[in-house]
Amino acid sequence: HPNFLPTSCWVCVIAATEYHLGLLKAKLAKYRAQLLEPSKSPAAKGEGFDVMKSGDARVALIGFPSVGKSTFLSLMTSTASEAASYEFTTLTCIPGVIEYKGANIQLLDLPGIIEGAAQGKGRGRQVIAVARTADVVIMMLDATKGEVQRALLEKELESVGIRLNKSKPNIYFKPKKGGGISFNSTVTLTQCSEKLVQLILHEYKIFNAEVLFREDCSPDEFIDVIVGNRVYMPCLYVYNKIDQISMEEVDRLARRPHSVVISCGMKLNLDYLLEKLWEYLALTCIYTKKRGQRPDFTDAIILRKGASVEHVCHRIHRSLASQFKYALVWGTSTKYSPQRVGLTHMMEHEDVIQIVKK
Ligand SMILES: Nc1nc2c(ncn2[C@@H]2O[C@H](COP(=O)(O)OP(=O)(O)OP(=O)(O)O)[C@@H](O)[C@H]2O)c(=O)[nH]1
Ligand SMILES: [K+]
Ligand SMILES: [Mg+2]
Repeated sequence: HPNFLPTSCWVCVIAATEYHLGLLKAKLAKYRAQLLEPSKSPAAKGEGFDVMKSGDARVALIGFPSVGKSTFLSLMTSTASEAASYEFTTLTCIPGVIEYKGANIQLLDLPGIIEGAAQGKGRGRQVIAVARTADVVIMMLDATKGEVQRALLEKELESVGIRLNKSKPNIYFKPKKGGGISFNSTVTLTQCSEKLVQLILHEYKIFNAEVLFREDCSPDEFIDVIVGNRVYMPCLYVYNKIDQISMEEVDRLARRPHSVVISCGMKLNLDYLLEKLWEYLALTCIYTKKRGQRPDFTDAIILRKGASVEHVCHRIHRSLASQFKYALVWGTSTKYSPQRVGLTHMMEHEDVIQIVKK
């Protein structure tokens, strides 16, 4: 409504409420960030929590106490982690390794966390700090306990800036020295408007910036972009102990998005979980080939997404990049097969590479 008279028009009342909520959320996010910033206790670090990153990827096991995290680690890796029927059996971070399709996946068993973890309840803060460093989170849930645990844990992780199974909002945002706020969008926006964006920015004391929405984002998503330091992480919800529930219930849980049902006790569906985990890790496997020979498909080089030819070189030999002349690549990353490429060429899953030295 052009005149924006809240009391006389329903559209305006709703719009005003929307603005109010948007502002309120911006404020809340700001206070929460202030609250979480200083790590209060000096004991927040250490105590077995800073485990070295190793292998090709890292997976963190997050869940309430006694859902079966340690049982799972002991089953999937050659590391034994104590499991027992009482809560908080595990008190530190216990690393193990899953070997799968030629990759070494570091699996971290962690203490159980409960509501209020983000505020430092139990070892919540340390556990969440480790979760932030993972490539994928496995949220382990007790299939007999209902959905409350899942929602509570999601809330805990959300509150510290971890975004599960979401991609970074497609918003271009650049603070400027002057010139006010320039706002544009390439799509129709149903949740944000120029006015709301301006109000939110003012709340963060930003008066000069360039904003371009390339996606129909919510005020929360816009706030995430302003605040930055969010981590966007794939998460698998793993319902354990399905040996304790009905077939109907198993069926219902298995159909939930991003969910896998298992029983560590009866070793049920663990292969499928590994397959899913591999999919969520989305690692890039590269095969090497020597001149005049067939590619070696038995020994893949495993890299994270977004790896370049230079990354491949470093993996083969430390000094290879400095002797590099060019590479021939076959696969989906090139227009022709083979294509001659340089060090900055981005590799894709299952590409074959032949490196030519100077
Ligand atoms: N019925 C059933 N029990 C299981 C299953 N998996 C684990 N348990 C039992 O659940 C209890 C807790 O297992 P843990 O592995 O210690 O659980 P945790 O999540 O590591 O617990 P904390 O370290 O205390 O947070 C143990 O008594 C396990 O034997 C399962 O698939 N089915
Ligand atoms: K336990
Ligand atoms: Mg445990």
